[in-house]
Amino acid sequence: MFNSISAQASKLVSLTKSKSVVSKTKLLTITSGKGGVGKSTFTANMAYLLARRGFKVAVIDADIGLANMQVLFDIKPRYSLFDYIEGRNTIEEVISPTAYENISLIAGKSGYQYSSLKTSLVLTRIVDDVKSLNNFDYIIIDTGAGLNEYVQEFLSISDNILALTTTDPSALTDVYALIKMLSKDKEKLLICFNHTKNYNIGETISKSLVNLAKKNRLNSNFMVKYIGNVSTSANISTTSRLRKLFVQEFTHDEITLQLQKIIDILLKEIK
Ligand SMILES: Nc1ncnc2c1ncn2[C@@H]1O[C@H](COP(=O)(O)OP(=O)(O)OP(=O)(O)O)[C@@H](O)[C@H]1O
Repeated sequence: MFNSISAQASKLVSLTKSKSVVSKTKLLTITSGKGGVGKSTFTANMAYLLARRGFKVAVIDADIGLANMQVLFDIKPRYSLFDYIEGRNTIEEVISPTAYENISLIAGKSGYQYSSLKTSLVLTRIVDDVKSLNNFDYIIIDTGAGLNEYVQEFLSISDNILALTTTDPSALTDVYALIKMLSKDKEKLLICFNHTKNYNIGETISKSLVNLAKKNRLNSNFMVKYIGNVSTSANISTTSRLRKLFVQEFTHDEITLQLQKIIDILLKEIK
């Protein structure tokens, strides 16, 4: 089994090397250091708001081994990302439509063991292939938590990286580790706070992170840009439990307006 996966991986890697993709599709990678900060919920709701603005969005659930995007979109996809990786299905086949207009999902698979593909560029290849279809305005990648090699591979191919964090000290420590890593070869990190009690706290903490980076003499050309804050709301988890999207159910809620503001900034920032 692993041998055949490796063979498939090598084939994909060699294809990757020979390909240069020209596409209208822009890539946004959403990451967090710590798990459970609300990344998947945020991604699904952002995808919905972008789609409502007329953009065609493909969401890739890259939370290896812990796929929950299909639950948020309330679909049972026939195929997952791994059916493509393992060569059983084409890229078109693993892109599942959702009940939401303009949103497609490349689903993950819970419990998937990914160790045999560790050092390959298979993930890069998947993104390139979705771009090549030229069907989407945006690909949004929901990475898993942490900074493992899969997350690093997605970060390495994206110039638009958004870190979602809470104000929890361990989440902030992880975000700082991300800043340190990205400052070596990226230009910018967008940062957004979730689950906050005080709407202004995100901006204040972002400034502290930037000051810490200066103090530690991280690359001065690297920019950390604060793009907004999403407050805590009990209705977010309630709607997720009901497998509905908050922003669709609560169109005029303060949280939806906060997310709309974030989209306004994102659209200007994404290259
Ligand atoms: N702003 C918010 N206010 C209240 N609850 C929230 C908020 N954002 C997310 N949640 C809830 O927090 C929980 C974790 O969210 P989610 O699963 O999206 O996190 P995650 O970062 O993707 O987790 P993982 O790292 O495990 O994939 C869910 O119950 C979700 O409904």
